[in-house]
Amino acid sequence: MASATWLHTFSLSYALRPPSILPAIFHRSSPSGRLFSYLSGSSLPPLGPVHAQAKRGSAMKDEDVASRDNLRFEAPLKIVEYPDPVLRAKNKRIDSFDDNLKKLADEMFDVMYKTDGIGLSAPQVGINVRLMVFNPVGERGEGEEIVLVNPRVNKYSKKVVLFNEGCLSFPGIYADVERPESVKIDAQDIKGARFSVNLSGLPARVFQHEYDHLQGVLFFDRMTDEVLESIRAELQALEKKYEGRTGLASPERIETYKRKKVAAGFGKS
Ligand SMILES: CSCC[C@H](NC=O)C(=O)N[C@@H](C)C(=O)N[C@@H](CO)C(=O)O
Ligand SMILES: [Fe+2]
Repeated sequence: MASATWLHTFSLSYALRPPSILPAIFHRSSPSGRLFSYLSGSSLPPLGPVHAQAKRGSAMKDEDVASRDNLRFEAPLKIVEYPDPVLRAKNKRIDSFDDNLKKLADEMFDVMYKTDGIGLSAPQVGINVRLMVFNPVGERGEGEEIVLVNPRVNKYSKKVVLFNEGCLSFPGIYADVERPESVKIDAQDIKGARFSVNLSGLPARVFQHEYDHLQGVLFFDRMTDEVLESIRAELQALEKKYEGRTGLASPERIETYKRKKVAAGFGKS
């Protein structure tokens, strides 16, 4: 995995590179070929209701930092499916940049590739910490493996684009989601080094999808009512599957789904 070295170089030099360089990385084949159709130039009106922005400048509390226990995992990791409450739980900041963290990121790449993913967040493998991995090419040994720890969004573009998104926690479900075309982010790499980077196109899409997971936001939270209706039966089937497997009532139901009032759209977070 080349992520740490790559990220460090990337963070220092990206601002000096022409903006086309990152998209060029992703003009390679993807497992489905679907990703070639990534739209980058929509002038569609804003569609989705949105919410859950991180609070900026709030004092950091001890309980917001992940403990050793919070970072404990067993390999191989398994993908957690909707409506498991772990997907809505608070994700803690990471302040131990040790071998365990590196192993966790490696295991996340393993399960991401095995399940045909292009990105994965820690809560999706049952670990409620602020860690994501992605490789928009989705093939081991191709593209770039990116690990982001404690990412924050500094700026969203005004321009938004639509994309038919899928989520590993909602197997087989795809639907249109509108998101800003580009984002400026601050994050730490696997060794804890801080950096800033601008992402656009597919990398920006995958980043935002995973960043939402770190905020407890799921892709259907950002769908229009019409789009949501088109996948309602599939969401209900997942809720039924969860109830059958756990013997518990589904912690959320699309039938009684209410968008959160804190909806704030994309903005500074
Ligand atoms: C477009 S952002 C999707 C990120 C997502 N990560 C975690 O849930 C993800 O990897 N979803 C997969 C279903 C996905 O998009 N896979 C690709 C490659 O197979 C696809 O085109 O379906
Ligand atoms: Fe997802």
